Amino acid sequence: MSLLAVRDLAVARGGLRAVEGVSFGLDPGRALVLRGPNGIGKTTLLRTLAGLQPAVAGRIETAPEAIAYAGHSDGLKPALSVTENLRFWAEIFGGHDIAAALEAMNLRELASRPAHALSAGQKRRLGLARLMVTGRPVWLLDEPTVSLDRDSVALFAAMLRAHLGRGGAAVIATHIDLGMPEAEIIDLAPYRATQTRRESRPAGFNEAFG
Ligand SMILES: Nc1ncnc2c1ncn2[C@@H]1O[C@H](COP(=O)(O)OP(=O)(O)OP(=O)(O)O)[C@@H](O)[C@H]1O
Repeated sequence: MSLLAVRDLAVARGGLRAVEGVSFGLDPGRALVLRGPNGIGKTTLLRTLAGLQPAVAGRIETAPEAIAYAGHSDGLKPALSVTENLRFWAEIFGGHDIAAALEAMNLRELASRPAHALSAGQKRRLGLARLMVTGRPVWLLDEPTVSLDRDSVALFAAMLRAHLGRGGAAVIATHIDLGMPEAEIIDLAPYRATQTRRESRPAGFNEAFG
């Protein structure tokens, strides 16, 4: 059974359709890489899948509380240490062990450092380690390797493979090769919306991006 199924989906940003007619299914153990030129709508599609904004057409089927989203901002609490950040998220998502997450992204030596005193790549490693403590099966990742050095990209790829090996799944927007030939690739360019009409926004919808 698919962990995530998308049927004929259309998404919009700034009131304009970005892509439309997107369909795919994501089974346990599978990774899907979103490709396409800047501005095609990869971030918008991921945010829609994450439930952060409504779809303008089509259907998204997934189990409640299946999704963990890692966007451009790492969502860290700057005054809390690396360990405290992970504990905070573990508590929110139901108490998953943080030791494996510290290990996976090589954060042990930084465990007591406040998040505000981490470098950009270290912050990104912590933001990615957070995914592990959510215990959620579907990871939605927007440019996860930004700021990561080569070793950290390899750590991230290993963490992702382990997640898939446990029956998880992932949708990843990335311009780089993650060295995962087993991942399926969808190029969004052919799905660029042809209609340029302005989509109405639901009442109370906040266009601000996090
Ligand atoms: N703040 C904004 N208000 C209105 N439209 C925006 C805003 N930010 C981006 N857009 C437009 O929304 C469309 C989709 O952008 P999106 O960020 O989803 O693309 P992307 O494929 O993730 O791009 P990139 O590869 O550059 O990260 C683009 O045409 C973009 O110009």
